[in-house]
Amino acid sequence: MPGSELGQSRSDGTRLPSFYSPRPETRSTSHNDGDLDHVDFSLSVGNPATAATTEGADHDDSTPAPFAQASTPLTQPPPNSLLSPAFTPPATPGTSTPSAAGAAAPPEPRGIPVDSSIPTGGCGTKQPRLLETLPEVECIVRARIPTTTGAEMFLHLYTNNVDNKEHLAIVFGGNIRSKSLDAVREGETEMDRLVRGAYTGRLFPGRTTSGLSERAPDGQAEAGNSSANGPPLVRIHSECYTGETVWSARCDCGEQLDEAARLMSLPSNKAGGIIIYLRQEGRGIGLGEKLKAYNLQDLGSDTVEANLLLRHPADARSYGLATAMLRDLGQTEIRLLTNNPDKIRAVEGPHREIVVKERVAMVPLSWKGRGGFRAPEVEGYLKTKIEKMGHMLDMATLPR
Ligand SMILES: Nc1nc2c(ncn2[C@@H]2O[C@H](COP(=O)(O)OP(=O)(O)OP(=O)(O)O)[C@@H](O)[C@H]2O)c(=O)[nH]1
Repeated sequence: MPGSELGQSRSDGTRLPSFYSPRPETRSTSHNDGDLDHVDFSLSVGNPATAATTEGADHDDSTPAPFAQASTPLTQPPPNSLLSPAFTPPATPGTSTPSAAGAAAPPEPRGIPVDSSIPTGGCGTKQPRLLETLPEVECIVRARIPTTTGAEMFLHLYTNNVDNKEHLAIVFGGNIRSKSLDAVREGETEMDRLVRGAYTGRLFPGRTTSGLSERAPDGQAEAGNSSANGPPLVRIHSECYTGETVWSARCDCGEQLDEAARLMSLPSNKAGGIIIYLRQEGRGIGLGEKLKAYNLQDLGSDTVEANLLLRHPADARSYGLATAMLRDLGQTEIRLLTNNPDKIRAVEGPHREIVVKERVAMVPLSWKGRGGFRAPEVEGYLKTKIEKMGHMLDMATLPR
């Protein structure tokens, strides 16, 4: 973005002392921090009324995935005693990281056009109860996270005015910026901006200003906005300690997180990607209550019945924070990775502040013969989602 600089640069070529902190002058909302993508992929065309059916194979599955594969080696295998010998996940959910490498012929997500403004638009007819106004959110810090397979993402940590949890946005691609992070704060120095991540391009030893004028020593160019690439791929993910950290085969949450990151890291995904990671563990009932629900499930209840027996709603989540975070990240149109019709309507917000242009189905990897894992628990979990929660997945495609 020519001419837009967050900080002051020195035209005389002299280096400033490392803690010299001139006042930032203006605010920028675009940059490029190392574009991972090389191949264009744009919105599919089609009629949501005919296209938005249950999907068993929305992705092109002809080529093996470079991420979350059955063959993915675990660097630190969990102790055997923690894992069921019958249902050990071949790739432990949450331990993989997105791959930019080996993506020569990756399976690309095939989106299904949706339109929540019409009954046949592919997101059901249920109207979620939404607050009239969106919550206020602020990104307080952002940091670059290089991942073990080479893909890079920027982790954005948010605060808000409705709860005291630290919700996160995991941003792939260099063209998505947080307005609240970039906004100049009263009295802050350039070093303050660098430390809280409000800089363009990359940090490097000796960097003193946050603006576009600086270049990394390797000569990497700073690039501008590329909204021309279309809506980014977005996943709204709810925290799941069991599925993401302790290898649970009761749900596919860890696999979904890995798969979302993999899709967003594909070189063809020029529009970038955002995983909104909401701290609403156990569909909003918290970890302790979810563990009680698991015991009830072992006693014979399904996942919905277990929640109801504990006097919780089947799904206690809300998505206003996700809508507000996406707005803060400059988005008005997205492609949403989900099977959950309620999520589509809910994330659009009370006044359709965000419009979901496409839904990209999340088909379990094992259903597509691409690794993943199988267990009676996760199959029961998915069956209940389909039968009781209207999830748009076709159980008939589950391999026997
Ligand atoms: N209460 C309860 N929560 C569960 C159970 N299994 C997983 N979860 C929680 O469900 C949430 C996962 O939901 P998401 O991955 O957002 O999926 P979804 O909204 O159902 O639909 P998709 O977007 O299609 O994946 C996480 O918060 C998990 O902790 C369960 O048996 N009971």
